[in-house]
Amino acid sequence: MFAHTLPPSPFDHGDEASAIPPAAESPEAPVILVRDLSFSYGDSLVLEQVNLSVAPGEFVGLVGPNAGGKSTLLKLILGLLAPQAGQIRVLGQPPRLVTRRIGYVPQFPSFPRDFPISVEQVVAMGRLGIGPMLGWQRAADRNAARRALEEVEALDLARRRIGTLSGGQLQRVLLARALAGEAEILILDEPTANIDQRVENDIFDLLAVLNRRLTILLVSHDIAFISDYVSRVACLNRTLLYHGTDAVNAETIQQLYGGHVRLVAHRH
Ligand SMILES: Nc1ncnc2c1ncn2[C@@H]1O[C@H](COP(=O)(O)OP(=O)(O)OP(=O)(O)O)[C@@H](O)[C@H]1O
Repeated sequence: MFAHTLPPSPFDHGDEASAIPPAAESPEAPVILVRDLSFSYGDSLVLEQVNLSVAPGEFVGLVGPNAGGKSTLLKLILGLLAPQAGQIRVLGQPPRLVTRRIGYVPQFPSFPRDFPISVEQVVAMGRLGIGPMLGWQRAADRNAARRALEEVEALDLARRRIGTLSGGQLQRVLLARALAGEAEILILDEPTANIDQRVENDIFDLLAVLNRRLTILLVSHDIAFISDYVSRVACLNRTLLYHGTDAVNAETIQQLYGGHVRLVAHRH
């Protein structure tokens, strides 16, 4: 695959020499493996000794207080940042070698909303770097974009200008962009932060369907809501405080948020 031919990055030296063997991919091997990971911005330690393993087919919800390091952990798993200590493997490889196989839905769209571009073109951006660079609007890319839009039930939006979409429609389109490549994993950062609850339910119903073929790691601020959908919740506040398979309990919340948040029953 194209991505495997990239030259080594200067960031990868520590990681390449890691203790984790270059795992042969087996159906049971962890899709995401984070081991003893620490990360600082300058003097500010944001992640400390984080360990996390995500198995194929899981839907893991990552929750935690503001500034707890959730987005930073995602960026490390995506290969956008390099670990200063510890290791990360995605599909058995250092993250930068498998970027094509990770679909990412960022917290905020990474393009201006008034950019004069159609939905179909935005989704086709998810194909950039795939295959020979013969122009970014090849028929194969257009077809993949349309298939992805169909999968998120948004094909009717294909010709709309991106700036005319509602928050929920935009999230579907960003999801389609993440799917348009060769995604085997979906990583989402607060995908429903700015949309109303009915639409939020629709997006999560869609994620539940996508989870039949994709492993999902999703950051959320709303433990109660996501606990109806995810197979597991991981709580991050600089270090991972909890990553069990049981329901999150009041003690976990107390530990995580210092008692400022209650776990409440969530009604749809
Ligand atoms: N590029 C950066 N340079 C310096 N500090 C940063 C940078 N990005 C994030 N930080 C800091 O790192 C800490 C963790 O930020 P991060 O965005 O990972 O947390 P988060 O859990 O995603 O927060 P939120 O829930 O508010 O989005 C914060 O204190 C933040 O200010």
